[in-house]
Amino acid sequence: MGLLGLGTVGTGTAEILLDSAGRNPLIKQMAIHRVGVKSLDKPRAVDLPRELFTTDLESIVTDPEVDVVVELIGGIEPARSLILKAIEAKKHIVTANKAVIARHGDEIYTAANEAGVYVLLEASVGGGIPIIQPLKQSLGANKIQRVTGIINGTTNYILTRMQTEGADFDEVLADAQRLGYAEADPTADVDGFDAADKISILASLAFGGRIHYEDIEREGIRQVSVTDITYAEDLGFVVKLLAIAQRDEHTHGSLQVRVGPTFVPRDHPLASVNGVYNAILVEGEPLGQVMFFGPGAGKGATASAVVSDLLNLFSLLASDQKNPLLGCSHQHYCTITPISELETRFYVRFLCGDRPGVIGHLGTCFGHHGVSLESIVQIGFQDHLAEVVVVTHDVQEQNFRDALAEIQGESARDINIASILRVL
Ligand SMILES: NC(=O)C1=CN([C@@H]2O[C@H](COP(=O)(O)OP(=O)(O)OC[C@H]3O[C@@H](n4cnc5c(N)ncnc54)[C@H](OP(=O)(O)O)[C@@H]3O)[C@@H](O)[C@H]2O)C=CC1
Ligand SMILES: N[C@@H](CC=O)C(=O)O
Ligand code: NA
Repeated sequence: MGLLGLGTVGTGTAEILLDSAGRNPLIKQMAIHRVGVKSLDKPRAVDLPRELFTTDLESIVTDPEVDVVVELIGGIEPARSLILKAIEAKKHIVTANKAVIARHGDEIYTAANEAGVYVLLEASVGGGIPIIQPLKQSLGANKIQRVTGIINGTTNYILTRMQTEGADFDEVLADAQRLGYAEADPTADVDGFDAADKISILASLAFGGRIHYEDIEREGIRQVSVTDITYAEDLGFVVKLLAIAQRDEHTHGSLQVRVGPTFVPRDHPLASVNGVYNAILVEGEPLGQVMFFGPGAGKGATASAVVSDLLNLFSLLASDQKNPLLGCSHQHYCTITPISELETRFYVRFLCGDRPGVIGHLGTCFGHHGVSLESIVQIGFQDHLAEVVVVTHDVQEQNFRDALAEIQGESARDINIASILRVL
């Protein structure tokens, strides 16, 4: 096999392959033939012969001795081009790269199907948690209704610490970077891109069609404040960055796919998933609910998922067989419901001038747009402004936004919206 990348996950993968005793016997047969890296001078934590190393990754993906290419360099380029070149040379692919699959899955899987090779990606979502193989195989009898995940460990760590310590976002982000959970550029995690990549992969598997990445409604956690987390607790919720893909109940065949900070009821199974852990709740018929929980990242955990794909491939190669369940047969793109038509509950916090009739004005405007309220409470004061918190029933996003526009209309210049979050 050819290994592209010997960083965190590449090192974990090599460590498992070099220490096969006590693991599945097939692992003994997996030899690392070449290793592609950026720098030949870097000290390496695994003991691999120096002559295996090269910076010429193209020579690995076209090497006739290599039958499986394990792509662990990450990012879009050169990962995309190397994967396509490897497929063209009839190599099977194992990858942990959710970004390249979410954004270029169409051309990669089309090429793989034409070449008759597999592209396996268990490590790309939920790290070590088995979720790709269950969706492809074990849950195949079910009509999946909804997949709800906490699938970004960095943001879950940040939100958990904001909740338990009352610490501010910037302070916890700096700590997460120091501890190595968050990258130097935390954008992909904090702004929800990583979770959007992952939910697009899960939605595609759960609902049997490709997903246009740009259609996913995405919001990160930068604007989540300790004030909102505290109010969430008072109201019986915790705040989580949820990635959700579900069948739209009102349209046949259309999907809702979104990522955003969400109020989760305290008794919901995902509410107690804390720290860097990930969990994915799958709901289907006839199974009901099943939840997958575990380490969503890290050297050993992610490598465990990479090696599980290698086991699938090597068992097929050893017996010269094919397994249609491992491939991708999607030919069409799913239709995604426009955000304006989504129906969810909302939490909204207003800062208003403390004058008679303010709460009445809020209630009247919501009523004009058919937005039914579960609760409306004046909680306290902030800088002489009254703080009013509203939780709605399920409402159509467009009606909710129209009501907010009316609330902030000409006659109410002293009403500001401090925050808006969805409620599960
Ligand atoms: N880390 C984690 O916990 C998880 C990671 N993943 C995914 O796994 C993949 C790998 O991540 P991770 O191991 O953390 O990444 P690292 O940054 O630790 O390692 C990347 C490796 O790829 C090599 N590399 C990067 N770019 C090039 C290039 N242009 N040419 C040659 N070599 C290159 C680097 O070489 P060199 O060593 O010389 O710098 C390094 O060995 C990513 O897709 C990531 O999203 C998925 C789940 C969890
Ligand atoms: N950055 C990701 C880890 C890899 O998928 C996370 O924080 O979950
Ligand atoms: Na996984």
